[in-house]
Amino acid sequence: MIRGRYSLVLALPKGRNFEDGYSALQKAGLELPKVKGDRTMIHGREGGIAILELRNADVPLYVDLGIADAGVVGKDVLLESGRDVYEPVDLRTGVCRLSLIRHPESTGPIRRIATKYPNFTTRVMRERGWVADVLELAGNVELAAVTGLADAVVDVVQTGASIRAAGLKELEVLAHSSARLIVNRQALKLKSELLRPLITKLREQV
Ligand SMILES: Nc1ncnc2c1ncn2[C@@H]1O[C@H](COP(=O)(O)OP(=O)(O)OP(=O)(O)O)[C@@H](O)[C@H]1O
Ligand SMILES: O=P(O)(O)OC[C@H]1O[C@H](OP(=O)(O)OP(=O)(O)O)[C@H](O)[C@@H]1O
Repeated sequence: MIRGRYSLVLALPKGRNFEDGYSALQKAGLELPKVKGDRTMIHGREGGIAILELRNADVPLYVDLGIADAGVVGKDVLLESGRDVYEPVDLRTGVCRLSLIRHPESTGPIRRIATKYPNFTTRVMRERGWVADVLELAGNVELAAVTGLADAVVDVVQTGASIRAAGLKELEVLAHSSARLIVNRQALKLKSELLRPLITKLREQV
């Protein structure tokens, strides 16, 4: 149990959003612990700020359940998680979009969609009244459209280089994404003297 042992617990995702998230929080005045590239799971000394380094998809859960007081995560991951966390700052880094993508030769009805974002995709389809099976993949999603595993895929696009390289076409942008600061609603009240100024500073910075 880590409750009560740190002044603030932050959830940061490994990978793309880590560095930008870490520097934004540091620039906003937080005294962040150094994150060593070893097997340490909780970075930081007791009484100070702790950083939990997590897989992207796990960040909303840790914040929603209050194990972490706040965190940084992409809007795409938040949309998929469906977690009800307070999302006060758009950090404007990690900008990308979630798009519907097809092979140009695949022209029939879309009956199967492959994606790493099954909840988001199912929700969009329901809103539009489309009927299709959603296949959840763990990665390399473009391959599903190239091989014919699915009639279309929903995937992250930034420059478009990956879909161009795979010979695919971006049919439609379904959602825009960027990194967000997320905050546990109870922590916002209990640690308002730390979290309110953090939110204000981060808003000024972007
Ligand atoms: N090409 C990209 N350009 C910019 N941002 C991106 C790009 N791809 C993904 N992102 C954003 O960065 C986040 C993290 O992506 P990253 O590739 O580091 O993680 P991942 O490998 O998908 O997740 P994990 O390994 O934690 O399961 C995504 O959720 C999205 O918000
Ligand atoms: O439009 P682009 O600029 O090409 O970016 C989009 C690509 O970036 C991400 O993949 P990543 O590089 O993280 O590899 P991954 O498939 O291992 O997630 C994403 O899954 C796309 O494939």
